[in-house]
Amino acid sequence: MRLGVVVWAEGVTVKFRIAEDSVVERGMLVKVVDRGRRYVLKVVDFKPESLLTPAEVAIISSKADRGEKPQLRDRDLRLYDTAIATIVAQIDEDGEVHGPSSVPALFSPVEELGEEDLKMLRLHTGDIPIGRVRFGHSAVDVEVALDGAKTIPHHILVVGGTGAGKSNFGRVLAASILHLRGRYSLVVFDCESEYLLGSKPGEMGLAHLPFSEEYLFLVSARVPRPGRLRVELPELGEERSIPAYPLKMDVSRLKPGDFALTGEFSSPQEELLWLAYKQFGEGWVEALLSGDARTVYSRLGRMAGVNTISVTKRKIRYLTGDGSVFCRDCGYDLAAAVLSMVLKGRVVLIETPFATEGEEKLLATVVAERVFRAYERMRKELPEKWSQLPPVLIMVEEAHRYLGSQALGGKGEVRENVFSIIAKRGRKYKVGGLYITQMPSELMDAVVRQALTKVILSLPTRPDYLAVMNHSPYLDEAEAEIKTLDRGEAIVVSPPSGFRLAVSAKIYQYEEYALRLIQEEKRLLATREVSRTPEYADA
Ligand SMILES: Nc1ncnc2c1ncn2[C@@H]1O[C@H](COP(=O)(O)OP(=O)(O)OP(=O)(O)O)[C@@H](O)[C@H]1O
Repeated sequence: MRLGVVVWAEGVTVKFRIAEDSVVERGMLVKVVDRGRRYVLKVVDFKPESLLTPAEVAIISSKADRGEKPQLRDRDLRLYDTAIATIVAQIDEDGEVHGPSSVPALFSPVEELGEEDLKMLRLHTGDIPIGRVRFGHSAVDVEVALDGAKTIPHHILVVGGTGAGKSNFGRVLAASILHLRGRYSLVVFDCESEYLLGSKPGEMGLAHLPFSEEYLFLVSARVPRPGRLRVELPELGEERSIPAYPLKMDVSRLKPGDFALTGEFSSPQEELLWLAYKQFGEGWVEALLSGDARTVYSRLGRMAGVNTISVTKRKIRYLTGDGSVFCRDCGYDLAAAVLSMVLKGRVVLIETPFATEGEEKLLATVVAERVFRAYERMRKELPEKWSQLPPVLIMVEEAHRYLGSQALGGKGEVRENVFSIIAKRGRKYKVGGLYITQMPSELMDAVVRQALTKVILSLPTRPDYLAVMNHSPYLDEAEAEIKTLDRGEAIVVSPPSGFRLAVSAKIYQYEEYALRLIQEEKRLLATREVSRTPEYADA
């Protein structure tokens, strides 16, 4: 369908006159065919063109204000709407897609982009579906899918204000990864307990997906010992049995590095941790916590200051909490259990609804550290084996708490933590971060830059979306669109997935997506059953 005609083209910007009765929306992709080339344009803004005099505007608007129908001679010559669009791709006659190297001629017709044209942009060819292409506020029937192998090591940043759809996105991504049955691993820290079964009755979670019995691994206080958790799913009239491990980690399994990589400790405090470890061995945390600072001071042979000891004790107590997660003599090591599952390509869900902020921080650090170190060591020592490992994505919610300049030591000494290390070096080892935040302006610039895939959900605050726009390709003209995003709508930038434009997407609504996957899996199982019946098996 014809939408208009090009009236100006300069650089990568094209202005076109919108045809009478056509509906053109911001974010919409359109095409211009000229001399055998197809130009794909993304509409970024609108501008009325008017040759009316100020006096005419005053007279006509006054009449319109009184409810009279304005009469305007030669209207279509003197007043019309134009759309401003950016050329996002050029498709040559042989079907090759590349960045624009020319502009369409003036007065070329602008047309709707068909599904076939849209497919040539290869937004659907990745293996991790997240939603559909969106024109304005309506989704079209072309999927947006990330390329996991290339995207995961280059980190993913998800930004959005309250209620924009961050958790929904997280669940959709987790479901897509689960559905790939072992191709990638994902570690999710779920402090709201909303991933397993949804956050309220009627919602769905990862447990609803049939493959969860094999590919999901739950770490939760819901189970007292390693085994399986039976969950009832009234929405489906089914039940599942999910592999599970208790939310428990024996403090004797913790090393000084686990604490140091929380970024909470100064250099003298970190030295004290190592000193205590050397002196007391496995019981070092206990030894530091029990007894007052003066007693520890003499037990350590006066090798650390009393003040340093008291502050360090306070920080360790804050991180280890009351013992319900970091227990004494319980023998559990959830970090080792998580690592063994990550190496097998599982989605690991760690539920921490009752953990304190300190416990959450230490837990996330210990798990991320074990995974990162294992991948790093394997690449250095057993590169063959490393190349077989699934790329792993570690989700960090409230990422500004770990990767904000404040968290990393403010303006003074930069105190690295495990997540800043993964942000800088994870790519080499196939360890990526999935950073989710409402406040990207608080993140270190390097983190925003290094996350090559960005999912921008509705984000009302200007400093926040400018922080993302300033460090991403294809977003120069996106401000107007970001301001109009509704819940669940996103702009996706992912050069590792081969996207050459900022893609306007509607993220799948989790329950709808889960039902689709459940149906697909049922069909798959049915086909397998059929092929197992004797007459087919013999064939
Ligand atoms: N893609 C989507 N399609 C339809 N509805 C959605 C979509 N994403 C989110 N929603 C709905 O919007 C509401 C808020 O979503 P969600 O909890 O994911 O937002 P959030 O950004 O994580 O919020 P908060 O910042 O409060 O944690 C939910 O009711 C959810 O069902």
